Amino acid sequence: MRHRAFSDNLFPHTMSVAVQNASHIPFGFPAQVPPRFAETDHVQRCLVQLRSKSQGLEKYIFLNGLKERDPELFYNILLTNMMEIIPILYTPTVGDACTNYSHIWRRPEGLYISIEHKGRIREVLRNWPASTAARIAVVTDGSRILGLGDLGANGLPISIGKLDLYIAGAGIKPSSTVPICLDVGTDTRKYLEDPLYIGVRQSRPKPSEMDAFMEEFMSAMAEVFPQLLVQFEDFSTDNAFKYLDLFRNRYCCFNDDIQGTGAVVLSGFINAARLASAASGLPLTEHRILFLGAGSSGIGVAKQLLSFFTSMGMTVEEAKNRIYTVDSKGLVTADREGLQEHKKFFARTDYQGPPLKKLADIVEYVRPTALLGLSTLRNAFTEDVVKLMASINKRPIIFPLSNPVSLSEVDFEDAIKWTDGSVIFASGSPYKPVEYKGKVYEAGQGNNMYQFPGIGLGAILSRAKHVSDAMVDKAAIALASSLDHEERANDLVYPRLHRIREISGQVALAVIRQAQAEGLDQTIVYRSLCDSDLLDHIRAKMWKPSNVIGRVRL
Ligand SMILES: NC(=O)C1=CN([C@@H]2O[C@H](COP(=O)(O)OP(=O)(O)OC[C@H]3O[C@@H](n4cnc5c(N)ncnc54)[C@H](OP(=O)(O)O)[C@@H]3O)[C@@H](O)[C@H]2O)C=CC1
Ligand SMILES: CC(=O)C(=O)O
Ligand SMILES: [Mg+2]
Repeated sequence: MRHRAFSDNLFPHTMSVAVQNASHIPFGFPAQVPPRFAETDHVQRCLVQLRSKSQGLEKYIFLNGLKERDPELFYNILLTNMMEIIPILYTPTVGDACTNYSHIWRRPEGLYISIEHKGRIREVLRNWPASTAARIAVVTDGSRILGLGDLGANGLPISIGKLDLYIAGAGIKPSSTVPICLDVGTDTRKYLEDPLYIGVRQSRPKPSEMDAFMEEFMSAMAEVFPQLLVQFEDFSTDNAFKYLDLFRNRYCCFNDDIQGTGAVVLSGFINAARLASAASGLPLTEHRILFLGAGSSGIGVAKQLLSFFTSMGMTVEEAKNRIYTVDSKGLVTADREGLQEHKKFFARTDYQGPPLKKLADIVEYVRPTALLGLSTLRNAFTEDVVKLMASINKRPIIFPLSNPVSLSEVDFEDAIKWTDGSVIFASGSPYKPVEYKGKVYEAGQGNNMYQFPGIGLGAILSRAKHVSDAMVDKAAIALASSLDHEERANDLVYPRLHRIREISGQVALAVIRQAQAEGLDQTIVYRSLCDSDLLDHIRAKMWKPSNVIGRVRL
């Protein structure tokens, strides 16, 4: 009965078996590959097919089909062509896949837990095959997908994309990943009115109903998936903070937008500050950091910076004093009426004038050394703002971190031009290199994809009971320290993407060591290993697709 009722939730995105699609072949007749197929390069063929598509969304659909037909070939191609493929499976193209998901949907590829399942969530989860193998779930409720707003049940591709990065970037075994979208409704009228919309056709529940749903969901997850780490992804601000606080000490979980982003931006900031200091002599602790955006990611990053500054010997007050936040109403000040809870800690108490609303005026007042954008506001870092930053700083740190690229606060080429090449730049979504006055500049990608795979791998291997703040702190420091000689010589603030597995290994090592220091680890045997042996062990644990060159699955 249970299986009949929920059988359409059963298909994991990574476990589809490649089956011959023999519409012209009589049933039961063994399909044949063409005679000389084995002499040709099938990987190359797939890449040619991929590259023949002009639109990102077509490429996404093609890769999705390839994953269904032959997962090993898909992951092989992903691992060997990360720079080309990650921007399709992840930001920016995954944003298009999400906004259009109801229209491009082809097959079940994740788990939908609907508000209509309330009271029987356990039963739905139990339908997932091999639940004891599950190690990592990325869970979204679709309420704030990238900077694209409330996409409801269309949010599933973000969970799938993040898990593909776990697989490619940290060697997590595909069969141990669980992409989940909580289908609790949407407040986006366009979707509610779309006849093809795949989610429940209702507005989002009131907070008390959502809280009860989340309680049941998390308790069912812990029961059905006894060894699972849960990554909360793209929940709207209030719920992102609320559910992290509510569950972090009860289950093994973390919030990627708050903690993963906090860690990745801290790491990039440490390396950027080193470059800025080489030009100006400014000590790390003298920076003034201005955030455009005071939501889950903005405040998450601010907290991570505060934690770092205090670890450098500053008091909490001194550290807080280096940080300024700006929201849609302007500079966030403590005297503002009705200020949301998550904004209070960093609200300024030292500004007494009339409300400061224009970013240029705020930059003039704060004179920041670093300007970070987590606002979803396209082109918010205007020419006058960027030029002002360059007039204040020899090497201004400017990180437009909003995703996808269509929401970036400033394009790379403009930032280079307006600062005459002095900018230290990292963006949430990738930018191509820019040539300016005969020199080629490379953009860093300040995206939590550099952290969550390693944090997850470390937590999974150590069988951590919880993900502590200190584990996230250590992950950020490990990433900051991971630049190699060539990357440093080229003034990069993040390592190159093709090294992501190596980086994730180092991040995982740092996470495991911190879990051990706090007694949160449950893989006691790791304690006796020295760092290099543990790193070798971590690398050996990474899943790799088999070599599929010249082979086809039937
Ligand atoms: N690079 C990375 O790794 C990551 C990037 N992000 C990106 O960051 C962006 C924000 O995410 P998140 O923090 O979760 O979103 P939120 O919705 O929680 O926060 C957005 C913030 O931006 C502010 N804002 C919106 N419009 C304006 C405006 N016109 N002027 C000034 N401030 C404005 C909002 O103000 P108010 O509070 O007044 O509404 C809010 O404080 C997204 O694009 C997301 O993709 C997120 C996580 C990771
Ligand atoms: C990168 C990411 O997590 C976001 O933009 O929400
Ligand atoms: Mg996110």
